[in-house]
Amino acid sequence: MKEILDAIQSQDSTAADFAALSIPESYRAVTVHKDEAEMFSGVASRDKDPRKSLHIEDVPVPELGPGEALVAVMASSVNYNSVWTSIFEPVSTFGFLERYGKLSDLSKRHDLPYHVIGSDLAGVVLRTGPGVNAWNPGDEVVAHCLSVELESSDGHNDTMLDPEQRIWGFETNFGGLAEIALVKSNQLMPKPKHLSWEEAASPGLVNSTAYRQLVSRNGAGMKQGDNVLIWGASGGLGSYATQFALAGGANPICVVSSDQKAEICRKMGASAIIDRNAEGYKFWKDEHNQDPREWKRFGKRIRELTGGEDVDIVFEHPGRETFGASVYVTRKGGTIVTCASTSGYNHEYDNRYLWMSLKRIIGSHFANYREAWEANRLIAKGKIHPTLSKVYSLEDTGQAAYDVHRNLHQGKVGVLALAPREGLGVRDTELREQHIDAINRFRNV
Ligand SMILES: C/C=C/C(=O)SCCNC(=O)CCNC(=O)[C@H](O)C(C)(C)COP(=O)(O)OP(=O)(O)OC[C@H]1O[C@@H](n2cnc3c(N)ncnc32)[C@H](O)[C@@H]1OP(=O)(O)O
Ligand SMILES: NC(=O)C1=CN([C@@H]2O[C@H](COP(=O)(O)OP(=O)(O)OC[C@H]3O[C@@H](n4cnc5c(N)ncnc54)[C@H](OP(=O)(O)O)[C@@H]3O)[C@@H](O)[C@H]2O)C=CC1
Repeated sequence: MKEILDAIQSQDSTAADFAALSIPESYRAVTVHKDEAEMFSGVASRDKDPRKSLHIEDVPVPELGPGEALVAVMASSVNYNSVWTSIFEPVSTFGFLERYGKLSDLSKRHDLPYHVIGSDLAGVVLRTGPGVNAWNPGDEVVAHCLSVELESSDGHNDTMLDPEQRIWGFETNFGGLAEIALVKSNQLMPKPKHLSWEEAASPGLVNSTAYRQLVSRNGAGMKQGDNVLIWGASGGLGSYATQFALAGGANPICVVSSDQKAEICRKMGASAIIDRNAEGYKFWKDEHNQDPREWKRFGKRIRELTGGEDVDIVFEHPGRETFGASVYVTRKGGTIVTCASTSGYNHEYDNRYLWMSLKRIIGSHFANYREAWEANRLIAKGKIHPTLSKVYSLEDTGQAAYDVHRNLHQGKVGVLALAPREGLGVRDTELREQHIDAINRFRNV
């Protein structure tokens, strides 16, 4: 591994040097274990502790197949899907690996008693499998997390619709929270040159998801002037949704839960901000009943901030706790676009406010190949910026996932894999200087 790191850190290494490197037999990885899938039985979700279920251990390097690449991972990031994996909710990910393992001789590799997790990476290509021409050893890359087979025509217009669509490092093995990762080569994209490894690794999953959900015509198709209500506006998804709204000439109404988070949204350029904690919204009176008066109070607050207008789009992901309010406050003909249900997936809303006002609910999930590429391009051009707040070592991934699970973090939380320290890997200092304040906006707040 030292030789690999030396080659990456030397400015003189050529593709031939990388191709000549020997691949180690094993690598350090963050895993969950199949025989521990029941370890939190009877424990409340909130109290399930990722520090107990996430392991760091040596695992064998998987065999490289056609159309695939082995990547030396310099840095990765924590996504909420890794939190779900670590608490074995809503289902254990080993069911995904078993199902994938049944697809082909090659996919059998994924069905193991351990799961190497992680759905983001920035690093360097080490080896490519047969049939890969666009990428070579030594290429500096990031990887998006869409894994598809594309053998069915269902996914040929929109790759997210492939019946064998999976999220790499969640529904497949050999993910990015590790020193080496196995990806399909069409997951690879150029690493933004003005960013360090950990900065480059942090936007991928959430940036692509927010792009499809809010900007793409497959999602809400946001346009100039739209009022966009963004839940968790300084969180993983929300910090990109807020940037897309501002960059696209829309008007974000940012919902957050503290002064500190409100201040971050202001620094991004938003002015309409609701602190849900300070204003004490309680959309559920008890476990079974919502309080429409609270929806109305929330809607009035939005109208105060917009000069009397209702929202064109709600960027939804908290789910059960907020969904009734989200449907209520959307304007006539508006759109609620949802990609998750962090607080519970059995949503309740008053359907009269949907059909009588001709609103639409759209389901959105990650991003297709092209959307992920377009989202990464915006990062590479310095139009959208990473929202990295804190960086952990691979050994401390459990703590990093704990922070995200308990909502103690801001923006994105990074993880160093092979990178010996933060700040390495920047190749375009000029572009970096132009955007340095925006790049550092979330750091250490
Ligand atoms: C990028 C990052 C993203 C995120 O962070 S997202 C958040 C994290 N992700 C999650 O929380 C989602 C986790 N996944 C799940 O909870 C489950 O994964 C799903 C609920 C999504 C699906 O559950 P399942 O049991 O796998 O799916 P079924 O569709 O119920 O399939 C089971 C069997 O039911 C059959 N079936 C499906 N649709 C129908 C139908 N319409 N009529 C009759 N049968 C149906 C199937 O074929 C299959 O059958 P057979 O077991 O024999 O293969
Ligand atoms: N389908 C897909 O493709 C994707 C789905 N997801 C899912 O989206 C969800 C959010 O992910 P991500 O943004 O990365 O997570 P983060 O935890 O980084 O951010 C979510 C933010 O939402 C707010 N929030 C959390 N719970 C509630 C609640 N009950 N009511 C109101 N606001 C709440 C919090 O902000 P605050 O406290 O400031 O209000 C929090 O910071 C997860 O469930 C994740 O699995 C994520 C990416 C892709």
